[in-house]
Amino acid sequence: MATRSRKGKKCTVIGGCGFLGRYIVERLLEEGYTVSVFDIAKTFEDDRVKFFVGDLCQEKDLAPAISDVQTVFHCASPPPSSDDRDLFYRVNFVGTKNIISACKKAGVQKLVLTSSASVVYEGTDIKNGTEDLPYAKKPMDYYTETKVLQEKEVLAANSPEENFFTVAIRPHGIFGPRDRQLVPILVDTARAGKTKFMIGNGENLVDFTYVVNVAHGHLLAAEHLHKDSPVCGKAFHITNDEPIPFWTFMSRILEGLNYPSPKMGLPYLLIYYLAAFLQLLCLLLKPIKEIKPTFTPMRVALAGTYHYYSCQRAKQLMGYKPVVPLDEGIKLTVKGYAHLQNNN
Ligand SMILES: NC(=O)C1=CN([C@@H]2O[C@H](COP(=O)(O)OP(=O)(O)OC[C@H]3O[C@@H](n4cnc5c(N)ncnc54)[C@H](OP(=O)(O)O)[C@@H]3O)[C@@H](O)[C@H]2O)C=CC1
Ligand SMILES: CC(C)CCC[C@@H](C)[C@H]1CC[C@H]2C3=C(CC[C@]12C)[C@@]1(C)CCC(=O)[C@@H](C)[C@@H]1CC3
Repeated sequence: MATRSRKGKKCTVIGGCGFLGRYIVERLLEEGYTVSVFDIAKTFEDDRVKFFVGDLCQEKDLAPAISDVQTVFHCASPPPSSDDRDLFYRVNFVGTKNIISACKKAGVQKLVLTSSASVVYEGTDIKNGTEDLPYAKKPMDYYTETKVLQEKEVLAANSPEENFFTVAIRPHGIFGPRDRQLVPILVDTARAGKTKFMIGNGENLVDFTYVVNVAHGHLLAAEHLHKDSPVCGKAFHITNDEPIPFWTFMSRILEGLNYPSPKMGLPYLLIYYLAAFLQLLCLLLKPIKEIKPTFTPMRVALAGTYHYYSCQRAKQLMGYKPVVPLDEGIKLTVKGYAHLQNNN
């Protein structure tokens, strides 16, 4: 009993130096867990945390970091803005299979994967989508394609007979202080004068999820992951449960940082096909010059379509509810990015 209870509060966060991962670490520490972090780079100091620096593409690197722990959280991924297909495949698919194998060898009982709500998204409207929607047959980008592969592997690995339980958390549009994708890219886009217009009519509702709520959902999943639990082997949307028009959210952030927000809309399909043409042009020019377009077809689709998800399953089976309301999350985020404020 002592061994199990001692191991019971020990966990490792793979990708724990990243945006979401560090919030999961902080939440675990608040809840009294003994926390280790495995990441390809150490980006912060905390005497309470044991750090292991390594590459999850090398299974041998993982073993020391997950020895004698009960729960592993896997939230590592290359950034979606990367266009390195091989990297996505190696980290998100092969790397995840390494983690499953290493966990089973080490006797880890619980694996909580950070998946993505985009695994069911194909660029068309999704309104209050449930987890029963089929996986995207034509994922819009390679990041999403490898997130689908990753989630399938983790959920299929759920094995009560081996005392190994898995679950996938599907967040959408995570935002908050220390984010490295959403706000920094939005500010760069504004500074380049590319936010004068919105894409579409500005009415499309989207889920943006404050990062502390996503971390909370991960811990709830871990706590409900045990033999005979209905949580095992399932995916769960974790959102703020407050879908908001995409451009209303963007405008709240922009205006909060003293940037002008878009007032006029451009036809969605026109911008989408223009983005698709630009993507093809950049592909053709790549041998000569690498150009990374701001408005990729995926980003245009995200900006111009409805895509929000039901988290009813998480509410019913895990007792989930957001701990930080959307409005408060936006205020905290704007405050956390004062250094990116427009001073012109
Ligand atoms: N941000 C969002 O809106 C959403 C994110 N997600 C998912 O949430 C998870 C976390 O995302 P987020 O926090 O934004 O991402 P971050 O890039 O901030 O964090 C990912 C972490 O994983 C690390 N990592 C990458 N490759 C490896 C590797 N081979 N071995 C070990 N560590 C590695 C990264 O290191 P380094 O930075 O050095 O590469 C980074 O520290 C991801 O799985 C993502 O797919 C899902 C839905 C929405
Ligand atoms: C068009 C805008 C002016 C561009 C600035 C904002 C974008 C950088 C973000 C808006 C929606 C965000 C988003 C993601 C990344 C950053 C944005 C495109 C994800 C693709 C991150 C990874 C995921 O798993 C998806 C669910 C996210 C969807 C929303």
